[in-house]
Amino acid sequence: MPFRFEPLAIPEVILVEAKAFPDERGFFMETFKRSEFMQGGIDRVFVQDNYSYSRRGTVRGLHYQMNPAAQGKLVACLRGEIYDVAVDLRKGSSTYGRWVGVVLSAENRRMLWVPEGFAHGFQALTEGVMVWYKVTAEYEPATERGVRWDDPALGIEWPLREEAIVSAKDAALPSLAELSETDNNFTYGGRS
Ligand SMILES: Cc1cn([C@H]2C[C@H](O)[C@@H](COP(=O)(O)OP(=O)(O)O[C@H]3O[C@H](C)C(=O)[C@H](O)[C@H]3O)O2)c(=O)[nH]c1=O
Repeated sequence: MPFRFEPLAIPEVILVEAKAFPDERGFFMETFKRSEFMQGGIDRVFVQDNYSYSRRGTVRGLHYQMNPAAQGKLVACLRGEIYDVAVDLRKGSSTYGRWVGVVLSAENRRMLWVPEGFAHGFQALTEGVMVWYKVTAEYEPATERGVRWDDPALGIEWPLREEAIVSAKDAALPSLAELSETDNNFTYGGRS
């Protein structure tokens, strides 16, 4: 089994580890295989890949696209280290408003599956972080929404909080409590 799938404290968010094949040249690893991911509970087709580069301290997020353009994301850190966070926004979920965070790095080669219905964000913990992630729906800016990275109601424990570099857009995002009906159409068990 070249992949290991580990549900986190919010079980729909899954840590994915892929088997590496090291040799004298370096290593090779598969990072996605539809048949294996289906067996691991991630029955999704990806339609877009994203790549971002971030200075140490950068926080990107917390972002999501609303239905019908909601995105599931398979996130990998190819250079450096990030603290990757998913927040449950599904109304009616027993874990609504709760978050999970994991360290993804070029060294640990871990990936994180963030399903539709969750906001996603990360903080770069080293200089020059390269993040590559696959998404299950194409970019639809009209459906893009977000929640403040530092919303006290979420209480996300960002490792480099004092050194956060945040875009003006992200700094102006609403808190979870301020999300209106038009900002969040995710429901638990609904089409996510
Ligand atoms: C997301 C996206 C953005 N863009 C354009 C729009 C802006 O002109 C520029 C930067 O976008 P933004 O500031 O939203 O980039 P991030 O802050 O890295 O956004 C991402 O941050 C967190 C980590 C996420 O999970 C989302 O994938 C995404 O929202 O790229 C595109 O052309 N296509 C896209 O799919």
